[in-house]
Amino acid sequence: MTAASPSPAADPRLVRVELGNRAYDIAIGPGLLAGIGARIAALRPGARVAIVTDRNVAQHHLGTVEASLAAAGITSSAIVIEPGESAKSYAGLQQVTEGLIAARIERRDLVLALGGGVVGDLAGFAASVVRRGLDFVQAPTSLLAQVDSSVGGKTGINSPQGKNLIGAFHQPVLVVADTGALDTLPARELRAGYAEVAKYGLLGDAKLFDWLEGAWREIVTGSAERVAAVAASCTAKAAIVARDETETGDRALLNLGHTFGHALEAGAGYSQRLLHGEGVSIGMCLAFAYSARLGLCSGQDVVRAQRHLEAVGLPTRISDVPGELPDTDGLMTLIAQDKKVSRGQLTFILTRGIGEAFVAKDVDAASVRAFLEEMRAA
Ligand SMILES: NC(=O)c1ccc[n+]([C@@H]2O[C@H](COP(=O)([O-])OP(=O)(O)OC[C@H]3O[C@@H](n4cnc5c(N)ncnc54)[C@H](O)[C@@H]3O)[C@@H](O)[C@H]2O)c1
Ligand SMILES: O=C(O)C(=O)C[C@@H](O)[C@H](O)[C@H](O)COP(=O)(O)O
Ligand SMILES: [Zn+2]
Repeated sequence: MTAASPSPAADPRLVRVELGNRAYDIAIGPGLLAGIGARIAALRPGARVAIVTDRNVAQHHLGTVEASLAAAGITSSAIVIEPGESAKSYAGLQQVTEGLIAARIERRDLVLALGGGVVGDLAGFAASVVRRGLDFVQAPTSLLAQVDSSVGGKTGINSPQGKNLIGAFHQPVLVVADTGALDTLPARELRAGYAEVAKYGLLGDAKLFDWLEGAWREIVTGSAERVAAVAASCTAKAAIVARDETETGDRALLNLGHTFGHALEAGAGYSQRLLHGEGVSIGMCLAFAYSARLGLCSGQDVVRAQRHLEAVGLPTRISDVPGELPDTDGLMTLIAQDKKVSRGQLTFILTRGIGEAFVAKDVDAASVRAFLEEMRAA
């Protein structure tokens, strides 16, 4: 990875998501939002653009995007939602869908999701249903969105009964990841996004994980390593999505840490108490520890994964979540709603070590319950 680290250059890195006639590019590099208008004009001449963003992102980046669209001769309008996970709700969906309809966005126009994973998931889902399907562009502005949520077409909102339970697969037609936009992202959000970067190493690429152990500071503080980490993450995700777009098999590997993490997020009320990436960090540590419990993975790898995430400043234990959580049965009820459940049986992403995750079906719920009960006290 060290040799592959690029220096920030005017030319963006390009990663292609190979999905036949729905293939698209991910452009990665600093300063790309200033040129997004020209890219969209070239992709879809004559289209109008409805920008969906949140109040925080609007404050820092909406002006740049509006100016770029105007300079390219594109008419745009903006729908600004409240920041935070609670916007991925029925009410948030109503605000965006009604906003798109009121703006008379037509089928040949475009929705532009400018923001983190919340904006991307919500705007993408709204695009998938308004007028039975509008195309959309992802302009991810958080680290998490640049390395994960803007790619692969999972869109949706949360239910009180579980995370992302209402949604659709709807691929973007273009992703523009301006790594310079991350300079305005709060440090806690950067760290949370980093959990999904570490995920790619932990699930399938031990060499990437080795590199991350040395390079994480530069990735978090922002330098050439950051562009390299975004590109490596998108390359890893694009390959998995291309071979299993709708998660009938391998794509579930991207869910490492998420069965536990999503239950904790829902248990914390989708609030600032636990960000998605933080839940994933705790969930990945639990998935490694549970794998070791089953004799699948060495204790050394459990410690190595946990130490790395702790070094970055991420939570790694259930007890790191501030405030009350549901009891163990309550968490098991949330886990039972996981989308990977099949014929009532739990599916977990377990591991044989760093970079060796696999999909485990028919996991014994009683053993997970006993493990969780113990981990709550750890
Ligand atoms: N669809 C997928 O494949 C996928 C993958 C991973 C995560 N997700 C979802 O993504 C969501 C989490 O995304 P997130 O971590 O980006 O959270 P987020 O969208 O809430 O953004 C994090 C915070 O940072 C702010 N922000 C974003 N970009 C900023 C910038 N450049 N400058 C200043 N502030 C900025 C936002 O306003 C928000 O307050 C969760 O809902 C998760 O379920 C989806
Ligand atoms: O793209 C995927 O596939 C993922 O699982 C990526 C995850 O990081 C992401 O959080 C995703 O939204 C989780 O999907 P879900 O199907 O478990 O809701
Ligand atoms: Zn995730």
